[in-house]
Amino acid sequence: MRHIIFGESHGPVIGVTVEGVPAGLALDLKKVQRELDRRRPGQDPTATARKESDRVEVLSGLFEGKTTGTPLTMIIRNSNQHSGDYDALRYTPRPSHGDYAGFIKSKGCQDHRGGGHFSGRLTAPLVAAGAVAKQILAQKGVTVGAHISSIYGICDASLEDTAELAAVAEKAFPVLDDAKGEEMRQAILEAKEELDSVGGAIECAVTGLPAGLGAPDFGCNVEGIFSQYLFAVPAVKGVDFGAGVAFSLMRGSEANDPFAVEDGKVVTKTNHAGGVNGGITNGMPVTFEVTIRPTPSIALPQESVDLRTGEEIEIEIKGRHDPCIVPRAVPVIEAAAALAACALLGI
Ligand SMILES: Cc1cc2nc3c(=O)[nH]c(=O)nc-3n(C[C@H](O)[C@H](O)[C@H](O)COP(=O)(O)O)c2cc1C
Ligand SMILES: C=C(O[C@@H]1CC(C(=O)O)=C[C@@H](OP(=O)(O)O)[C@H]1O)C(=O)O
Repeated sequence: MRHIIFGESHGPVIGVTVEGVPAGLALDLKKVQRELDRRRPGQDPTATARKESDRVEVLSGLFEGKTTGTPLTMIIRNSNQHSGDYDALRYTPRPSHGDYAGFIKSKGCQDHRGGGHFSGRLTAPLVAAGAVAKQILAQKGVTVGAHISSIYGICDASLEDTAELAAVAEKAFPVLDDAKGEEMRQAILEAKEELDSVGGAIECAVTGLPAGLGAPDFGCNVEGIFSQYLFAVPAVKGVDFGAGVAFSLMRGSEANDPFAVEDGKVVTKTNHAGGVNGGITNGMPVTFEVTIRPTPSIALPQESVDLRTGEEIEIEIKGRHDPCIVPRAVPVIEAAAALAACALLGI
């Protein structure tokens, strides 16, 4: 499948066209909507106050409840734009958002309102596409789940069993340990109070992928394929598989995953490799952690440049922003992973 995301945060609609969806899938739109509801803005003081209903509408590729195999287009209408918040920022880019890079790339013709096509809002259609991918994967016994693994240094409980992630998906604040989740929420609210933002990390697991998918080579390896989808999510600044950066502190005797046989199947007793050896799946869950940067739009004064005059100036960003992106990004990371898993399966 290939997908193309279109629209701008303050334009009339945002949406996605997914090409190559297998024909005959009885698409459950309630499940698509449920995924969108998990990501929807305006639901908690730890998130942006922009209120959107994020109702999915299918324009093509679905007939009598089943996919036709032709391009599937889904849209979401924008309704709660405060475009005036961005007037003063048109020629004075926000540090670390896509404003300056987008200005250059679009030759000054970009839609600057709300970050335009660079807005985190464009992850809503990604979630819709991912929800379709999840339904295809479910038929093959493949599941995708994630949780907030840390926010500003406050860590969730470690994931012992990937089956725990199904319950996490039902939570408003998707952590394994709710007490830790409350500490994280307080850290977000504290940063918000101080006109600042915080980042963190999300751990994701894809279970049920058979051993033998992928290849060691450029363009075909499992880590590379997942990373390409994950780095397309705005604010993702790192992806590491299995034990990831912790490998640098281990000896081989600790890092290696011993083989064993369970119910006649070769498994590993630990999964430090994150389900991938030699760029190929080994049949264990593919696990990875994604690092999410602190939200670039903070209310504290910041240094910028007036692109018309070349003068250095101080800016103050108005408007409604996520003081932390991590909680709302959990279903987004799952969606990106589901699309990557489909690519790996040749769907
Ligand atoms: C779900 C989600 C919500 C986001 N919310 C905001 C926000 O409210 N304010 C903001 O400045 N950036 C937000 N971002 C991040 C920006 O979109 C992102 O940092 C920007 O496009 C630049 O991309 P980069 O960080 O990958 O370089 C959000 C991202 C996601 C995934
Ligand atoms: C609307 C969403 O998030 C937006 C992501 C975002 C950004 O710069 O990425 C900036 C804000 O946009 P606005 O200023 O229009 O409120 C967030 O609210 C959403 O995720 O649905």
